[in-house]
Amino acid sequence: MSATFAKAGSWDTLEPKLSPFILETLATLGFSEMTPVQASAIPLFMKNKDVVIEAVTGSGKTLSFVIPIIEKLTRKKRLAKNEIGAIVITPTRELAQQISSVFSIFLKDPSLPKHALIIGGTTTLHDDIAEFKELGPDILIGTPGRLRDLLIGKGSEKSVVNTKELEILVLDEADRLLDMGFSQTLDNIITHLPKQRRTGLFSATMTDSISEIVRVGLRNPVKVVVKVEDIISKDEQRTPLTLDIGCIVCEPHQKLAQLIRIINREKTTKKCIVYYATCACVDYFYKILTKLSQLKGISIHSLHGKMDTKRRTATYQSFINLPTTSKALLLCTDVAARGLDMPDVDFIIQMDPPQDPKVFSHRCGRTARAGKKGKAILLLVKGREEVYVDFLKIRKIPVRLLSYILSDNSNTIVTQDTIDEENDSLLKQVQDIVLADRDLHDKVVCDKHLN
Ligand SMILES: Nc1ncnc2c1ncn2[C@@H]1O[C@H](COP(=O)(O)OP(=O)(O)OP(=O)(O)O)[C@@H](O)[C@H]1O
Repeated sequence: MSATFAKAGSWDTLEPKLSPFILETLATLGFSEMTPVQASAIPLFMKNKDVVIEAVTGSGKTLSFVIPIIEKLTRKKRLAKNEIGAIVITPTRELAQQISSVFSIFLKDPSLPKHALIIGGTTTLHDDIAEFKELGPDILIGTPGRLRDLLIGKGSEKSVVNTKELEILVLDEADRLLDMGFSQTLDNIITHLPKQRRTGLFSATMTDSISEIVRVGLRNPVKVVVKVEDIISKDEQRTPLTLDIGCIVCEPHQKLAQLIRIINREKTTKKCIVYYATCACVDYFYKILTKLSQLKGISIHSLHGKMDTKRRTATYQSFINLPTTSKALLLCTDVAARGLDMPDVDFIIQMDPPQDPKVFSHRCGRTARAGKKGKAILLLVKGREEVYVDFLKIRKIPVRLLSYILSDNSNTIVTQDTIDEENDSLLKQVQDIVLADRDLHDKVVCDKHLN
């Protein structure tokens, strides 16, 4: 995959200058230049401005706050063991884990600030407090509920965290945090923190819903919108230029056949993410797809919010750590739509349009990251296609309506008859799988894709 990342100057042009250990780490990562969002956000943060940053998926927002946090805390006097200097809040555990691993790359030397992951799930609040006391982290990265409990205390568990030296608060995927109903929890956290701090909100899709958090949590923020412009049409767009988005229109009962066709015909595809609307759909289709002869040899994984945390982490880790040579599918809900930076994902399939239109660009944005190429396909039910495509275009998301000749590397024209034949044989297999599995048989879910 070729990378055509927009570059915005070398790191050593930043003022104030970055510490040598940060520059060395960036060089080790092979990041010779900043991305536009990094070139805009880092100096603002370093000059003590509050920021609201909106930039397309995969444009490098994470380092736009990770670097200023590390830089600021390294320059500061050493914090006491119970004091913290920065907090990063994310809507999901996976995203918090990912951000924590980015901090780990920079903070290897024991003399540097320490960071801790506060996400609950596998640990109790009591465990987190004990770990905090032992490690004395300077940076906390976590999800809202457990972070609030650790910072403020809950029931008989009293907080041991001193926030008076806090320098930076970051809300990553800020609009999602609010959409998920964390507004009260965030208010509790914000009012508990010192006013003399810098706050940054980051997302690829800012909405009006963030205005309340801006009002209570930020002071004269600088808003930065990093735009992407198509070089040929000069049109502004809200998705990466390297992302090719298509849409296939079919009957509900043809969706499964379409999915198999896309997966099998896209010979170059390595890792593909398939989005479903509900956790039940993911479970159901995981059972079906893992047994279909057409997908033999493809490593299939599933991820959704109703899985227990251990399984969720294990699935996620095994998907991202797969060797680049394997072809793999991740079936998931929107729990994996935002922020996750999964290497080598080059194809996204959306079995249904998301309920929240903003999610569309986040789902697609799991591919075509950092200037690499990627494809995304949405399956739409006949009759709604034009409205939906117009709707995306209004939101500056360029979509092509694809015909059945879809991505056919062998250049064979796929006709309606071929589709019907493939579909019949598939449905027969699905019926057999369902009949042989009592569990599946009892669950008449997701049948809109099958009947
Ligand atoms: N300056 C750089 N040069 C090259 N690659 C970079 C640079 N900065 C970040 N990257 C890489 O780009 C990818 C996307 O970065 P990141 O995850 O921060 O995107 P994002 O803007 O937060 O996306 P999303 O909106 O989906 O959360 C990562 O793999 C990251 O390592």
